Amino acid sequence: MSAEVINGKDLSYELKQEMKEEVNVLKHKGLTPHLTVIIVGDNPASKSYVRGKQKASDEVGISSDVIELPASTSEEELLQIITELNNDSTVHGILVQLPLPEHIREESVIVSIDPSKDVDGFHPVNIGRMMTGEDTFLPCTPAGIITMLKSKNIEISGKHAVVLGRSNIVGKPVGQLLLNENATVTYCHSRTNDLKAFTKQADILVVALGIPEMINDTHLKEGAVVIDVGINRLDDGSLTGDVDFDRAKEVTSYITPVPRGVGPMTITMLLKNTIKAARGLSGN
Ligand SMILES: NC(=O)C1=CN([C@@H]2O[C@H](COP(=O)(O)OP(=O)(O)OC[C@H]3O[C@@H](n4cnc5c(N)ncnc54)[C@H](OP(=O)(O)O)[C@@H]3O)[C@@H](O)[C@H]2O)C=CC1
Ligand SMILES: Nc1nc(=O)c2c([nH]1)NC[C@@H]1CN(c3ccc(C(=O)N[C@@H](CCC(=O)O)C(=O)O)cc3)C=[N+]21
Repeated sequence: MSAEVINGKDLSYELKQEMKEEVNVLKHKGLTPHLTVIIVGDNPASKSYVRGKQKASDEVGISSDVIELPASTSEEELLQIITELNNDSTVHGILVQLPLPEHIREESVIVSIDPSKDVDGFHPVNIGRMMTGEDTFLPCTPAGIITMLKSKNIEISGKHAVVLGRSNIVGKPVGQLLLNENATVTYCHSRTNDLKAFTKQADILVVALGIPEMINDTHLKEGAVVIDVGINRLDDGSLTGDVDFDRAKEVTSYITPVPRGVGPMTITMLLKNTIKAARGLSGN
């Protein structure tokens, strides 16, 4: 089988063209969507992602700013800044780049963000809404994955979707969104016995482990759809996914590459959420 590659960069480009027009309409009404990103400490990967988010915002006409805080910032100081942004009506979306330094509790920061400005979709209120299938900010990486599947008219309903990984930002919510689309969902994680017994059954396999090229053709059923979420920086500076692309593509029907796969879609969904936040959750 020769696989069709789902290029997230190309799909992002198309979606950004549409969003640019939506933003223009809002601007004519006197409303410029604004995203504020907070970054604590100087993790080079985080800085590079934040630059990517700013560049993409610029491309569609969303205004953005970045608040850079030293790694020594206390949790209290960070919460104070978030409170100010919650109260600032010119700020529509707030994103706190993860991971945070160890002395700051991620959960306290996430719950402090006004759910109506939570463009990451990480606030428990928005997670609850996602679970019940209400309209809300969907977490960006999972929403990007569903958008990629739909862009190729890949059937989700009735399919067996196997998710490798159960983090709060990727694994758990992508399984929930696949369930909302009527897939039968299995989660695997580090305590799963006999991983291959599950991956072999997958019609749709989402891999979010953080282990370079752990999954290959021997894990897959012929014709499977493989979504590689992993972003692993190798010693030579190159990026690779959690899937051995060259081997896997010999058996898959569709596969996403790394780079230019899920990563760009994550950013594009953030832009979508920011426009939604500017309009107000109920939409107008
Ligand atoms: N493309 C994008 O936009 C994004 C990419 N990423 C990338 O996706 C990957 C996953 O990210 P994230 O979810 O945050 O990572 P986490 O480290 O939070 O979660 C990894 C998951 O993989 C599971 N796992 C680890 N080792 C094994 C194993 N040997 N067998 C089975 N399961 C295992 C863990 O299980 P357990 O729960 O038991 O520990 C955990 O659930 C990373 O490479 C990250 O960089 C992340 C966010 C966005
Ligand atoms: N609050 C928060 N929200 C996030 O959404 C968030 C986060 N914290 N912390 C880190 C992860 C990771 N993440 C990525 C975004 C874009 C690419 C991306 O664009 N990747 C490009 C390559 C970029 C490069 O070359 O470095 C690609 O795959 O083609 C990757 C990863 C968002 N995350």
